[in-house]
Parts: sequence; structure tokens; C-alpha cells
Amino acid sequence: MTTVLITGTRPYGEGDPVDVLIDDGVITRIVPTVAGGRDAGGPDSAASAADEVIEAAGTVLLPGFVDMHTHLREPGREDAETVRSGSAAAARGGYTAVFAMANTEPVADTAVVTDHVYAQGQAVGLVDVHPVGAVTKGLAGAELAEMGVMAASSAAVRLFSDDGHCVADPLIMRRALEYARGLDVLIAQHAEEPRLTEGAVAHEGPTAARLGLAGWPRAAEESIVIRDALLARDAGARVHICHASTAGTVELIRWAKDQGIAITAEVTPHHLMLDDARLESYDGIFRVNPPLREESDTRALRAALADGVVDCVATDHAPHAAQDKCCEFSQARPGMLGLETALGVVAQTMVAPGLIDWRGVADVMSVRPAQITGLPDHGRPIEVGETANLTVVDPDSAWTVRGAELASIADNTPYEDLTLPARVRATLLRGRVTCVDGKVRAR
Ligand SMILES: NC(=O)N[C@@H](CC(=O)O)C(=O)O
Ligand SMILES: [Zn+2]
Ligand SMILES: [Zn+2]
Repeated sequence: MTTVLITGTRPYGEGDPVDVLIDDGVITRIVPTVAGGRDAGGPDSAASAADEVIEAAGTVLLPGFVDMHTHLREPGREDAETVRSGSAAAARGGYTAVFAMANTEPVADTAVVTDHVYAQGQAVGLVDVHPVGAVTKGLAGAELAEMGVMAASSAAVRLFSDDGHCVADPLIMRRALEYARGLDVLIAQHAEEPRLTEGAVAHEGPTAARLGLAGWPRAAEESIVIRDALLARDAGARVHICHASTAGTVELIRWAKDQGIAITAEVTPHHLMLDDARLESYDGIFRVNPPLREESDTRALRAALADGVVDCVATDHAPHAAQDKCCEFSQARPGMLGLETALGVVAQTMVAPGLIDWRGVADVMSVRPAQITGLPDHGRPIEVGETANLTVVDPDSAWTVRGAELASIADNTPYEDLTLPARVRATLLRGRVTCVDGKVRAR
């Protein structure tokens, strides 16, 4: 049994500073911070009982972040990331739960693989690693994977996705949605009509035309978004759209929600901040699927996240080894790191311009993703009696991103040398401090 005391923090950045006492993984006391320091609290002071004190004046206390979309690369590409290194990145980024995508080698299309990833995550103990199961065998899009077996396994898989690939065949997608409804699990779609993206490496628009890069039209995404909304409607199923990247996708999701269709969507930090002007350098670091779009799309995505049409932020953390990124643009593997920079990017793109406040950050990075994925102990209110899955954020601590200093094995961050306005001070998983001031505490 350990007790941790966080002093001088403001839950959601609201009200007067409080001291939060955590005992055996549960929030047991929230009391106003006494001016002049905790010693002024007298013999009854919570500090006198705490095993560890995190001095957190000036910070914002949020529920631990939940990432619906992470690539941990284990098994198969441990030269880019492992469950251990990715868990460290997650803890440093303020995450208490991540969903590890199924496009590993071998693919997570059986309970053997999903249970392995789950057990590794538990053994590391820095963040709850929930394996995502594949929708189709080998991500090949032809035959459904044994979703029911994975759902009933010890990892209790509740999110299924062929991410990296689209479930392109409408009949397979329809069956998958019907099956998912019966199992009460969620399908997350990587919306990309493959016939429209053959050879595509960049957003189809003036920049790609000028640079001579093969274009990926917005319609490749949007046509699948609306198709899957209609399939979900008819199946009475839920569907989740991965990495929404266009203004048109926002309008289609808005329409579908207005119809009462059970559709949800995520946006990545990089699609909120970056546009295809970055491609001028031909630096493979900026290659990602779906591609960086235009400034008008980033603006629409920010507005949609603020008004709730897009439900949440998901990192699509996609580590790649140096040799897979430092090469000709069209040969570079798509994907970027995201776990450690997500909070800073959201602070810059959403909080700084006043689109959302810190409660809004809690909603889009914790509460909504926990609801969508059905995690009972995450994204909970900061109240006495609740499980202490918490992130302490320093809202005024600018830092400069250096890929080499991140916990991931790979260093493919698109934010190299960029200064972000906010950072994570500490992360607590069920009351255990998993990271403080960037130092990860392995069990
Ligand atoms: N986003 C990417 O560009 N890449 C992802 C796959 C994916 O999310 O589609 C990856 O696994 O590297
Ligand atoms: Zn994807
Ligand atoms: Zn992905």
C-alpha cells in the first residue's frame, strides 16, 4: 500500500489549488491547498502520511489519457518499438491506457497474439496495453478473423481494426459490423478506398502536383466514411473512423450523427497541426497515411474536435526504423511518432487559440476515448472514490522536441526542434507513479 500526495494542482485547470491524496490506487481526499505550504496544514495534514509528494503548484490535473490508436510494433519490428519502449513513451506522454494496433508481424488476428501483447503490457506495467484484434485474417480483407475468440480471451479484445489497410470489400465490412454488433465490440476503420490510392504518397492537390508526387484524393477517405456510416446504420452497429483527415469527412460524420447513426471518429495531433506544405523538403518524415492535407482541412478538423463532431484525439503513434524513413520520399514508410508530443500539440492547436479549455482536453484525450472503448476505470471524474488514473500537466512549461530524447526506439517525430507550450509533469496508473519529470519508473 502506497500513498501519493499531489499538492497545489487544479483539477481541469478550474477553481483554487487542491491537494489530492491517493491511497492504494484510489483518490481518498481532495482538500484546498493551505497557503504557506503543506506544513501549515497541522497534524491533520495529509502530507504527514504520504509516501511520496509530488509538488505540483501551477499544474492542471486531468484524468489519464487514453489512446485508441497506437502502433507498438511487437511482435515483429522490435527494432522500431516494443511494448516496453512504447509503454515508456505512453507514460511520458500522460497515457494510462493505449490500444495497440493489429498490424504486427505476425498480425494480431488470433488470441495467441493478442494475449501475448496484453501479457507483455501487464508485465511492463507502465500503461494498460489493450491489443486491437484484426477484422480479417492477415489483414487481407477476404475472410473474417475469429473476433469472438479474441473477445473471449484473457485480453478481452473489444476493439477490432485492419488499420494500415481498409476493410475495402463492402460485403466483408457489412458482415464484420453484424458480427461486431453481436459481440458488442467496436470496429475501427482505416478509411481508404484502395482503388483510388494506388501508388499515392501525398495529398492530391497543388502541392503534390508541383512536387511530382502521386496524389491521394480526399474522396478515397470520404467515400469509405459514408459507405461505412450507411453499413453501420443498416447493421445497427457502431463504427469508428480512424485518423479523420479531411473537411469533407467532418461534414459526412456530422450528417451521419444527425441521422442517429452510431459513428465516432478520431483525429491525430499531426492532422490538427501539420499540412502538406511540409512536403516541400521531400523529407520522408512527413509521409503518413492518410497524408497531411491542406490548411483548410486542419482548420475544419480543429473546429470539429471543438464542437464534438470528431470525438477524440488518437495519436496513430507509428514508429519506423531510420532506414525505413531516411530514404526517397515515395519509398519512406508512412507514419510518425505521437505519444510523447500529443499533449503539447493539442495545447498548441486547441487550447492556445481558445478552441477548448483543459476540461475539453480531458474530454477528447481521456473521457471520450474511454467511453468509446468501454474502459470502466479510465476517463473518470477526478473525485474521491475514483481509481487514480491521472495525468499532471504543466500548462506553461515550453519544451523543445528532440527525437533522440524520446523514449521510443525509433525517432521519427515530425516535430524535431519545435517548441511545444505544455508538457506532462507526472502520470499515475492506479495510484502508481509511472513517470515524473520525464523519468519513467519501471516496476
Ligand atoms: N499511419 C501510418 O501512416 N502508418 C501506420 C498505419 C496506419 O495507421 O494506417 C503504420 O502502421 O505505420
Ligand atoms: Zn490507418
Ligand atoms: Zn495507424
